[in-house]
This record gives sequence, C-alpha cells and structure tokens, in this order.
Amino acid sequence: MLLDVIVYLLQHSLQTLFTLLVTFGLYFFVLYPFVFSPLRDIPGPYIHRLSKIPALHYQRVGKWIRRVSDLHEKYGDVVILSPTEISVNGDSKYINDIYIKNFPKSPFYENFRNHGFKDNIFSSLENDRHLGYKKLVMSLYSKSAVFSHKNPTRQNIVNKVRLVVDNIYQSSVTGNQPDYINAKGEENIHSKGFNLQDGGKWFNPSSKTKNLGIDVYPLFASLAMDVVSAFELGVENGSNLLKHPEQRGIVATHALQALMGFWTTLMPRFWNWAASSRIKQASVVIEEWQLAMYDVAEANVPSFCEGQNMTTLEQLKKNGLTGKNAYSFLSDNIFAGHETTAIQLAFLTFELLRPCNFKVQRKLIEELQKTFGKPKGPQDYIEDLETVDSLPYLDLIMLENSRVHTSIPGAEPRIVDRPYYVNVYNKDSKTSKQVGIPVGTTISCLPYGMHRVESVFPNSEHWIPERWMPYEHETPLEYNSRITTQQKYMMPFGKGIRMCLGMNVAQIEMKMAIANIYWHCNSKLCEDWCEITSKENDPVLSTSPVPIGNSAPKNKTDIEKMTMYDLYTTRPLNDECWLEWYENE
Ligand code: HEM
Repeated sequence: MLLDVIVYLLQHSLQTLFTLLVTFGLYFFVLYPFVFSPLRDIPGPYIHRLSKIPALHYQRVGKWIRRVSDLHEKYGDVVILSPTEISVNGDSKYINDIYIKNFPKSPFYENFRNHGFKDNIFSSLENDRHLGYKKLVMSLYSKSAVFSHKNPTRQNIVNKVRLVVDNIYQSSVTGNQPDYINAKGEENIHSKGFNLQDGGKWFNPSSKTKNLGIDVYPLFASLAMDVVSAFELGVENGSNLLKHPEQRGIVATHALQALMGFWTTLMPRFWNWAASSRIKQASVVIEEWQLAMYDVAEANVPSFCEGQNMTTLEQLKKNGLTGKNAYSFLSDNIFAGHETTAIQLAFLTFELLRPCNFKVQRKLIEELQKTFGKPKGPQDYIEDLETVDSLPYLDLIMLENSRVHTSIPGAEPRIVDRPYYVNVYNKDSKTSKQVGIPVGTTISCLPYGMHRVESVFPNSEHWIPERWMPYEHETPLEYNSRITTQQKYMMPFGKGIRMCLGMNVAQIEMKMAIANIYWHCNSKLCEDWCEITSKENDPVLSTSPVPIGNSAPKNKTDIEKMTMYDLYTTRPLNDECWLEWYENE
C-alpha cells in the first residue's frame, strides 16, 4: 500500500512538488501566523509574524528604535516584533512586571562577554548567577560608598572635574591650547575634520584668540574613562586621558568598535566577515590597552586602610575571580561606563545652549552662584558633593535630560519565564482582551518609547525641565502624584535588580562636572562646526526636538549633527559636539 503511494508520487513528481509547496506555503504564510502561533492575537505587521529577518534588518541599518516607536503608534501598547518576540510600552505596569519582577535577560546580553567570551555581571543571563555576581561587588557601588570620605572615588571625582574645567579654560575660554587634535579628526571617522581631510583648517577660520570651539564629546568621555577606570583599578592605575589629550584617541577607538553592536550582539558568527580591517584593528588596540592597564594594576595593588573599600579588581580576586574572569567585569564597566556618561553630558550641554533653553542655562548658573557665590578665579572649584547632589534645579535638568536623551534608548530584552498576560486593546471595537504570552517569548520595553508616553509627558519630544517642577495652581498632593507617575515611566538606568550598577558613580560625576563648568562658564555652539537653526528665529525650527535616526539629510545644522544615533546605546551622530565657552559675568 505504502509502496503504491510512493510509486504514485514519484510518477507524478511535478504535481507532488506543487502540492507540497502549496501546503507548506499555506501553513507558513497563513495557518501558522493566524491560527497556530501563540502570538496570533498580538497586533503588528504581517511581515513581523513570519520571520525575524525584518527585525534584524532594521537593527542592522540603525532604524529599529524609530521602527518600534512607529509600530506602537500604529498598533498600540503591545506589538509583535518577530514570531517569538513582542514589545510592550505605554504602561508602567510593564516596567514593573518585566524588570522589577525580574524576567531573566535574553541571549542578546550573552555577547557582552569579554576576553575570550568570559562572563560578567552585565552579560549573565540566569537570575541566580547574576545575583551571585552582584553580591560580590554591589557594596562598592552604593551611594554611601561613593560619597564616603574614606574611599578615594570622592576625591578622584573632584580632581578629574577640575581637569575638565582647566581644559575648558585652556582650550576655549583663553584659547591658549586650541583643540587642534580633534579639529583634525584623525581618530574619529565621523568627525568634520576626518571627512574634510583639510588638516583641521575648517576650525577657527576667523583666527579668534579666545572663546574657541572645543569638542566636548571626547572631553566628557575622557572624564568618564578616567573616573571609572580609577574606580575599578585604583586611582594610581586608571587612565589619565584628561591630563594627556594625545592619548584620547582610545575613546574614538571604542566608538568605532561600538558601531559593531548589531554584529556583536545579534550576529556574532558573522562579526569577522562584517568588520572592516579598521574595526578589527580597533578591537586589538582596545584589548591591548585594557590588558596593559590591568597588568599595571596587578603589579601595583593599592593599600586599603581600615574601613576603606577595595577596588573592583581586588574585590573580584578576593572572591576567586582572577585573570580574564575578573577582567571581563572590568572591561564591561569601562565600556558601559564611559560611553553612557559622555552621551548624557554632551546632550545636556547641547540642550543648555539652544536659544530656546537659554533661560534654563541662566537659571542653573543663578542656582550655582546663589549656593556657592562667584568663583574667585579659574582655579576655584566646587568640591562639596553633598551640596551639589542636593541642588534642586540641577537635579531636574539632569532628570529631563536622561528622559529625552537617555543613553540607552534601545529595547532591553528579557525572556518570559512564567505565565504572563498582556492587555491587547482593539482600536476598532474599542475593547481589550488579555492575551497569554508563552514562556520563552522575548519581551521588552523601549526606554525611548516609555520616556515619550504623551499622556504622562505632554510635548514628550521636547526637553522641558520644568515638567519636574510644580505647575501653577497644582496642589502639593497633585504635584507628588504626577511626579510619582512620571518616575514610574523612567528607566534611564534600567529598573529592578538588573539596573545600572554604576549609577551612583555616574550621577554624582555628571552633577559635579555640570556644576563646576557652569559655575564658571556659559556656552554657545561653535558656528564653524555647524549651521545654527535657531538663529533663524523661527519659533518652530529653533525649538524642534533632536531626532533619532541613522543619518541626517545634509548633516550641517546643529539638530542634524546632534541626531541621536538609533542604536541600543545612542550617541551624537558624528561622535562630536563643538561648543565655545565664555566666562560668566
Ligand atoms: C550615565 C551613565 C550610565 C547610564 C545611562 C547607564 C545605563 C545603564 C542601563 C540602562 C543599564 C541596564 C541595561 C539593560 O538592562 O539593558 C545598565 C546596566 C549596567 N551598568 Fe550602567 N549606565 C551608566 C554608567 C555606568 C557606569 C559608570 C558603570 C560602571 C561603573 C556602569 C555599569 C553597569 C553595569 C555593571 C550594569 C549591569 C548591571 C546588572 O546587570 O546587574 N554603568 N546601565
């Protein structure tokens, strides 16, 4: 009987092939997505139900955050991204369920391993393994540890911030040491200097002698690198980029490697194929640079007095994580810590100088001068971390900046590991229904989207620090309730047990930098670097929000040049931001 069937099929091979193709097509293109898929009731475009390829494509070309935001706009709070992945937004309940209740991380993170695929706290997927790591080091990163007079981080932040102020005076205010290195742009392949290949001639064509433009992006990245590497390895063993501008190329080298984020995290097998020789060389240089720093730290173990915390390296070693097993933690922190901090500071200084925000910059300077008086000279610095930390206006500027320009706007994917239901709203019938999400599904919130929920943050695209203050006629109760809601939607440092370990270091470092810089100086955009849209006095253009994207039509105006790159970790489109600094009256 079976033989007869086989013979029949072979004799009618064309018809058999046709029938098989139609059956397969029917199943793959119709039955699975609409009848059998457990995600069939999740709204979203047809193409995303069929395959992971569209999601991968948008991530590869740097249009994914825009795409997911648009999908939510069109389909609602819950959308399908691929046959096994959904995105949830628009309701803080999802932040609570996924991140605070701790769904484990998706394999996306596994590829943040370093030094021969050695695990670290950021890349660990399973909750219990992560908790084990966290217990080893968390006490070092608490706010009280960072602020403690016994630990060196406090004084180190003060010292490094002094160097930033000195740099701004030397290179911009007085013009004594112009920023020729960055003007030439030899290291940063996206910079104006690199692309013009004019040896930096575009810079300062009017031969001004003071208030020159400087590229603050590598300056802030150097601050963050110096602070975080000293934190991990000891003050004597960290990088010294602020003192040695000629060594700052390492920041651009990191930025080059970070461009491979898609291949590193989602297509690691094709990394070698996709990487240019320049990028491969960058990876080698970075690893050598890191290992050289770790060698110095191994040979020069700081002495720890009674009650003083160890460095991260020594703490890891004490707990049995040695060699590359420890270095993987350090390299991850150095990478994650320097880039994110520089991004926040660059966008913050950019926002503060836009004419629509002049009044914010003025108010900040007033707050600083009211609290600390006026500086007695360029070498007078604010050193009081506690007072800076408690400045209310500075605090809300930072908050608003981390909302609009969150350094990690990209989805933070987790895996559903327990029965879970989402609320799907049907716009046509105006009804909602609970849809069960199978265990194993990838689920994520998009910080970029959560920070732009219009009902919670009206005019959400706009940078408005005042939204964190009481509105006129708002009672204290109403104000508190509004701020509590706004906070529930914020995830600039993530949320839950996997939230940023270095948050306390980064926050006070950024506040100290901004407080010291604006206590002394105010800023303008460098007109040699970009066209200033706001000069046109166009009320729409001059206040238009900074977009997110992978390119800018002409890449000439301030807004174009400061476009947030559409990546898991964003950055200014050209990895540069040129500002001029003027001493305050
Ligand atoms: C403005 C600066 C920073 C921002 C905006 C930031 C943001 C974040 C975010 C959003 C996450 C969670 C990512 C996710 O779950 O997908 C994270 C995790 C992490 N960050 Fe940061 N970060 C900053 C600075 C730092 C610094 C300075 C360090 C190190 C000293 C650091 C170390 C870490 C680590 C180790 C994790 C993983 C924590 C865990 O899984 O337990 N970050 N950060």
